[in-house]
Amino acid sequence: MPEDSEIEELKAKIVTLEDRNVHLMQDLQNAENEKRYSESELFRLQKDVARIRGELERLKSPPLVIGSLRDVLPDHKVVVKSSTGPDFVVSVSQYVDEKDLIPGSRVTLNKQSLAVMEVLPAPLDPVVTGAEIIDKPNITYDDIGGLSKQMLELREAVEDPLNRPELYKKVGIEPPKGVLLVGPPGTGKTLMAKAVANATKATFIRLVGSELVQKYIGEGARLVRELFELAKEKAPSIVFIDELDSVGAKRADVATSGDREVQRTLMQLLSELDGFTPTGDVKIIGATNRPDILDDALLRPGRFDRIIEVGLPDVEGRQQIFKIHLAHMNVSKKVDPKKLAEATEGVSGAEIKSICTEAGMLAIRADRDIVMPEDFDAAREKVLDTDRNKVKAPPTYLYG
Ligand SMILES: Nc1ncnc2c1ncn2[C@@H]1O[C@H](COP(=O)(O)OP(=O)(O)OP(=O)(O)O)[C@@H](O)[C@H]1O
Repeated sequence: MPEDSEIEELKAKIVTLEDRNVHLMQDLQNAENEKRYSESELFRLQKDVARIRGELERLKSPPLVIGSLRDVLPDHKVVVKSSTGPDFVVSVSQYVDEKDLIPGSRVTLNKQSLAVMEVLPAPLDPVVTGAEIIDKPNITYDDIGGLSKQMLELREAVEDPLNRPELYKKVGIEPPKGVLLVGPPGTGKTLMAKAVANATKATFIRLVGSELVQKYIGEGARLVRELFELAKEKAPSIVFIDELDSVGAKRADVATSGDREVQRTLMQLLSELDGFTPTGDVKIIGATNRPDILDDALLRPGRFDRIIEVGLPDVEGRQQIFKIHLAHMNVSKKVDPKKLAEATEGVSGAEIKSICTEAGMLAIRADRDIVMPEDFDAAREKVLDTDRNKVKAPPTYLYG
């Protein structure tokens, strides 16, 4: 039988060993955690190395040749034509999706093997992408009411350099490069640009600033470049940029990717403007109703350096605009353009056109084929009511 003291000693040893065991278990746990951390760190670093190697490879890789895809053959083979050489049958990189291989698409080719490395996005076709392109608009100066001073200025700046360049040559000055039409919506800015294109037998190309940056996200700059190329091809031409403020607003700190997109489009536009000679046969007309927010870079000499203000028509202007639109209508002799003009203070040309159309609709609704003065009264109320609460004749009860 062991003695009591021996038993006590053994018990104490057991306690010490158990204690040690707990510590060792803890150490083991820590070591395992550390191992796991090191493994994940290793994995991360390996990924970094692979990424950097890939980047290095890409930077060292020879330039790719651009070609066009002629035909798709079985076994991941295609017929391509490099931009300079003859047709080749080549392989396609495994990273290229077979369904992207459409004959006619642009592709990049490895310089040595001419293997297809990627399929490039199709170049934008401005006709398809929505720019308005008219070979020779049918709007003439007679279709514009009022604005005679503004038309004179526009003709001097755009028509004379195109139709009579010798005038500028003789005097020894350069015509303005870009003209900016400034004024509220619907006052005839587009109409003026179209009429000048008609008078100069020029192709009219219209881009809308907001569409460039909102509809063709990521493609604005490319679209600008392609449309200007088209303008050169189809010269003489007039490039009309509506809502210029959408691409040309003052540059704040460029924060969002949307801002950067606008910025890229603006930079492209500026470089296109700089690339033109003022005596050339491509003319640029911009339009905006927010000149106050335009970036100064756009207004520098050699860019939009001639500003023409196109305000709301005065009473005479309105009378002329009414006459222009009434000329196409079957109206009663009692309809007096002068009276209509007097009753439409503060109204734009576009609103006058709407009033005329609305009056015609009212006549049709009343089963008449002649438009009466009362149709115009009702049409005026309706158009002004829907447009905004503008210049409606004051309600009589206020004075009653
Ligand atoms: N001075 C005007 N003479 C005759 N019609 C006009 C006149 N101004 C506007 N209109 C009529 O209004 C329509 C719209 O005008 P237009 O598109 O030229 O305006 P805008 O100033 O370019 O407007 P926005 O700034 O909204 O583009 C024209 O097609 C025309 O029918």
